[in-house]
Amino acid sequence: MVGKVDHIGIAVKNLDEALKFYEDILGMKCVDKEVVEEQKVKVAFLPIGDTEVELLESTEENGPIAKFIEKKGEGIQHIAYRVDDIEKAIEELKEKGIKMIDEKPRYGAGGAKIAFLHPKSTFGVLIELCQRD
Ligand SMILES: C[C@@H](C(=O)O)C(=O)SCCNC(=O)CCNC(=O)[C@H](O)C(C)(C)COP(=O)(O)OP(=O)(O)OC[C@H]1O[C@@H](n2cnc3c(N)ncnc32)[C@H](O)[C@@H]1OP(=O)(O)O
Ligand SMILES: [Co+2]
Repeated sequence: MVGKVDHIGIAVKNLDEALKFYEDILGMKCVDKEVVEEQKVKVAFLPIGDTEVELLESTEENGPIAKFIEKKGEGIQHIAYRVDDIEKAIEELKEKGIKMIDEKPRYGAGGAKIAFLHPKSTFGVLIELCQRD
């Protein structure tokens, strides 16, 4: 059902401060920055090998990233797997009794179609499905 790791989502308090570490110290390069209103986040993408790191800063106090940092601190918040047909993947997962946070695809950064699986159904990892055409 899933292919490669599309990206690894990392929650940070301050995107620009985090970017200094990833770019100036680790030598990675930010290729894209975007505000995704629906998710209440500002994101930056840094490709690494065949995948990418997605740094996420919350734009609102009640957003998922703000809540995550409040409860768990900064760190890995989700892992995103690439799928070819997200609607089909969602249907299959639902049929198999997996709890979906999103039962319909939502807008993801860069125009991707995304949907999250609930961590209670995935052995504790917030999983994002991601389709890019
Ligand atoms: C821009 C886009 C893109 O790539 O294009 C993105 O990535 S947007 C990325 C940001 N957007 C999202 O994350 C959207 C999907 N996320 C959500 O809907 C939410 O954050 C939930 C995952 C449902 C958690 O919601 P909330 O914090 O209100 O619930 P909660 O604290 O009661 O959490 C319920 C249980 O899930 C656990 N839990 C919460 N967040 C977790 C996470 N990131 N990874 C693993 N477990 C997690 C909690 O510890 C708790 O377990 P216990 O009950 O055992 O304590
Ligand atoms: Co993501």
